[in-house]
Amino acid sequence: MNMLVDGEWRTDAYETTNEEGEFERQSTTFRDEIVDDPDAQFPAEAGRYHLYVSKACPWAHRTLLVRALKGLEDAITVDVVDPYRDEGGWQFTPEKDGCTPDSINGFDYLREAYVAADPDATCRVTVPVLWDKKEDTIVNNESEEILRMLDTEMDRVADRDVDLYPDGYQDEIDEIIDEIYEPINNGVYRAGFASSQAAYDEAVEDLFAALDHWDSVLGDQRYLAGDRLTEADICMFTTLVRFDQVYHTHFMCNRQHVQEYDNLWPYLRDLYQTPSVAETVDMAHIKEHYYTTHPDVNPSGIVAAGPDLDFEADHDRDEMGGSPPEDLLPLA
Ligand SMILES: N[C@@H](CCC(=O)N[C@@H](CS)C(=O)NCC(=O)O)C(=O)O
Repeated sequence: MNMLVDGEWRTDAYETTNEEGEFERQSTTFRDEIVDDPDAQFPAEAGRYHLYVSKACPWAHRTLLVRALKGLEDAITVDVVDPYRDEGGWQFTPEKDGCTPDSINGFDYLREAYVAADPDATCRVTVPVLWDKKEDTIVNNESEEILRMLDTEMDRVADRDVDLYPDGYQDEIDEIIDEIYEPINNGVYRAGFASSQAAYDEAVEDLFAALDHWDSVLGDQRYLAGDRLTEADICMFTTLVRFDQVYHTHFMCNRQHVQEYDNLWPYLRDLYQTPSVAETVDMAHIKEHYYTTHPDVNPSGIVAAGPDLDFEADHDRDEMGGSPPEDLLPLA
């Protein structure tokens, strides 16, 4: 796979699986933080930060969701890369639907931003990237941390009063985010990129055991952490919304569709219908990216046609009690 080694782009630099055929996700490298303190290295300020995202990517999608839900659109700018990633890595192709130029640095490839931030960078070039327009550097490229920073540290500059990490729920939110990461969020990749039967079998077993578990939890409560929409739901949503159209077929997570689950499917529609969420979902980018970008998994690059899902269908989950944050509710 492609990555930067000492600031140079290499197309043969790392294997995605270990000797057992198990997918191994490399850890991210830029781990600084925005802090709501004027004396911090990266203080919370409207207009200072920028997100580089792919709308196909579930990790980047988390950051777009929290930006939209909190009303941070004016405070944080965004550029969108081409969903198709070739040997050059993520690229800016403004002529394509839903894509933008790099409006900050004018780069052609995202890897140039990584080298600008660290000329000796040795790392994968991933999205999302949180960029500081004042210091011309990368603050952070780990979605879970960016999500938390936007939610908590950037709260003061947000247009909406939406708290996705509320007091009294925080330990549980952290536990759920951890608990769903390996079997579900990363689990679909473990299944899809496995290069041995044993690694695939284990990933699929973990994945569906976890989905079965959360389906049952969601039979009794509206959201993962109870009666409030939280960061945990954001982390679950970006995997579930891609599941039936991509992971089920492309990554062979095909024991069951999400639409066959009694509670996960209405829960997914409930989240999708929460104000500001649907606008962040770009199914064309999602499908193009996965089916065309992994030649080892899908050599023909043919994009699978279905299934046709009605994310707008009624879900009745409002009858369970609990609700999205007040500031998100449409005015009566
Ligand atoms: N742990 C990172 C993972 C990000 C990640 O793996 N993004 C993928 C896209 S879905 C990527 O950019 N991959 C490019 C590569 O691995 O070269 C996060 O959560 O932000």
